Amino acid sequence: MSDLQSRIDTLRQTLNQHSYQYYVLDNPSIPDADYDALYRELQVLEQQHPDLITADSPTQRVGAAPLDKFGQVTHQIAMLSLDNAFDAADFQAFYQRMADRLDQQVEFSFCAEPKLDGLAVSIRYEDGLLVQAATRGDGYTGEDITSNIKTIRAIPLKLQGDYPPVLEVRGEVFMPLDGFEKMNDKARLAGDKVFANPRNAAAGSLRQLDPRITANRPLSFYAYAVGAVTDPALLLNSKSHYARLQQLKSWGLPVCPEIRLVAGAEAALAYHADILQRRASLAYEIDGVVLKVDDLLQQQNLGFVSRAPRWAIAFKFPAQEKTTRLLDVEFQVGRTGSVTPVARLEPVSVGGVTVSNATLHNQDEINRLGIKIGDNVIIRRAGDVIPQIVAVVLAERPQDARDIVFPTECPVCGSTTERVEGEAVTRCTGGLFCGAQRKEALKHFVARKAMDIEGLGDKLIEQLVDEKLVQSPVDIYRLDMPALVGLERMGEKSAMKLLAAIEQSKQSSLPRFIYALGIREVGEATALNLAQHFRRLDALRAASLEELLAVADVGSVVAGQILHFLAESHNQTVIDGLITVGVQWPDIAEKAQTAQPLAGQTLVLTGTLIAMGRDEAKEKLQQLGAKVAGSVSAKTSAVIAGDNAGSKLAKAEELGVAVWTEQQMLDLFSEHGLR
Ligand SMILES: NC(=O)c1ccc[n+]([C@@H]2O[C@H](COP(=O)([O-])OP(=O)(O)OC[C@H]3O[C@@H](n4cnc5c(N)ncnc54)[C@H](O)[C@@H]3O)[C@@H](O)[C@H]2O)c1
Ligand SMILES: [Zn+2]
Repeated sequence: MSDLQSRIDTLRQTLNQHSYQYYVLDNPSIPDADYDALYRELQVLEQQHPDLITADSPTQRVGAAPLDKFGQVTHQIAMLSLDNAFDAADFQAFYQRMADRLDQQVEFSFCAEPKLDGLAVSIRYEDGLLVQAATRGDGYTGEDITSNIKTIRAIPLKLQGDYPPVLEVRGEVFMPLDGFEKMNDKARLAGDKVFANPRNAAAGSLRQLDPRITANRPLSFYAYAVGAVTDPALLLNSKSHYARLQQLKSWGLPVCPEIRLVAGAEAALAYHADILQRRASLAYEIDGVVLKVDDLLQQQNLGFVSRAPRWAIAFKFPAQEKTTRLLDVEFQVGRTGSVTPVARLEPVSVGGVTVSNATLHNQDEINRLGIKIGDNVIIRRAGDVIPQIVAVVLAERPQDARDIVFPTECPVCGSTTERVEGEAVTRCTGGLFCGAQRKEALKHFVARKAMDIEGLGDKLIEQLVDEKLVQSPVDIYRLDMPALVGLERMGEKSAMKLLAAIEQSKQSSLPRFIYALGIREVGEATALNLAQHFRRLDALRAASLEELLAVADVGSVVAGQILHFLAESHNQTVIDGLITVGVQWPDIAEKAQTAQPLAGQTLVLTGTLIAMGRDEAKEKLQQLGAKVAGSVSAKTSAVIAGDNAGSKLAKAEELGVAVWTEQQMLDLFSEHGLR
């Protein structure tokens, strides 16, 4: 066998294998761009040696035979594929071929349509009712997917208006991008199959034996052609493909709103450029535009080759999926301490942009992909979404591929990293100390419900950290006039005010202080419980797991976070530092623990309080054992109504819930030494 014949054989075999993966299993093993390149190579070889073309060559056929598990539908009119153009020259050649063939120098008008990336279906209406739907299959026989198609809301079960007795509509079933992302996110969490791209998701969702599965998938549909029709005269007297689509629309079928009628090659190229530029802002994925000669008579005269019409071309966009190699994995620490694996890739151009990094999300994603360093991977970059690794080409795994190992220490601050049971993320436990988390931790530290430093807003924190004036919360208490007035937009007066606020914040409370530390899982309520239980910070710092578990509302996750936090010596240094600079709080009286006159009661604060802010009132009510809720229900024990109380008060009266005045609340506080 000649080298040429053997290359052709190899190409056909490879292409058939990939087609099977793609069309039958909805699970491609290589990116479309790679497939297209092999296909192109075969096409060129066959063009140069037409004697070697065989009827079963992938270049002569459409799709793949239908799966046996579905009923079969014979298409009355074949459902063909489209020839491709990859650049303007390809398109010009297509244009010229048509002009030559028709031997006329007229300008062609095109119906210009986005090339939706989904799968083609044919839907048959009889007397206006949807009676059958099929996939393209091999172009002649498709799979019966009638029940599945009926679950797609965009597809009318009944036509409107003056429709013909029999009408076959052709169009694309696709999965809009937001639905696709949401579905994959959900699948990732549940450990279910994640689809590589919206096309596979659409095909995999539609080709289900159980239509209830299809019904739960976010599928949509646009019509773009007419198949068999009983009374073609009803399809307008017009001889325009574009006009036909308008007519389909009038019968209630959805047609893509981006479709335009354009005159001449130049306008067709401009349409391609325009849609390409807006590709990322469309709600669905497209892989090019389809340019169809609009005049139906010209279409008829041009006719078909074996697998595609001569009068249409798919002018493809740059591919959004490519193969490349995973060179290494680095770990980035986010503002909340999450440690994210970032893939370093051999740079590759995807959709016109060079991609050298992609996110790997977390350990679960790495397990799911079964990915190793050194692997050949398929990456996808669609729109503005960060590049993703969608699959590993296992067949090409090198001998020396290495496992990806999560660091046990934070790459930024060296603190231990930890993956909480049941959570996907691995986190740095450095908290206040970790440079990556510094700004967020400081914003939390100064917040109203924490140390409550007025005038120290997010912008100022960022400025202070960027200027290296503040690294840890302790540094806040070391700020002075010279440092502050040196800052942009900071006058002497506001600097003085800020210093006063910082000074004032030193008089804190133990619950606030514990909350301010920003221990994961320790919110306001938990901080309060901890403070009341241990009463002294030292006791909390020395607490064992058992002692922590004895605190109300503290389970093993929370206890674990507290122990982790306290086990880091630099967190201890921060706490000591804060005490050294003078942060303090009154002792929590023993009776606060015993005297809980409001235990078991749920209270709701409403209206404006005069004597104190709502947060302070809430904190005190909680100290007395109450739960403070945000809305009134039959379970509410009492509503405390300040000035101008509105709907909550009305609701309380309606439900017969007790109403207290602010003064009654203040009296209660005084009685228990809280004022
Ligand atoms: N990755 C792989 O392993 C693999 C294997 C086989 C095929 N493929 C890919 O499949 C494609 C070739 O397959 P093909 O023959 O199914 O079709 P095609 O995608 O090249 O073109 C025809 C199809 O385009 C679709 N289409 C979208 N919008 C349309 C519109 N407005 N008007 C008409 N048709 C529209 C229809 O589904 C139609 O069947 C290539 O892109 C190839 O890369 C990939
Ligand atoms: Zn860290």
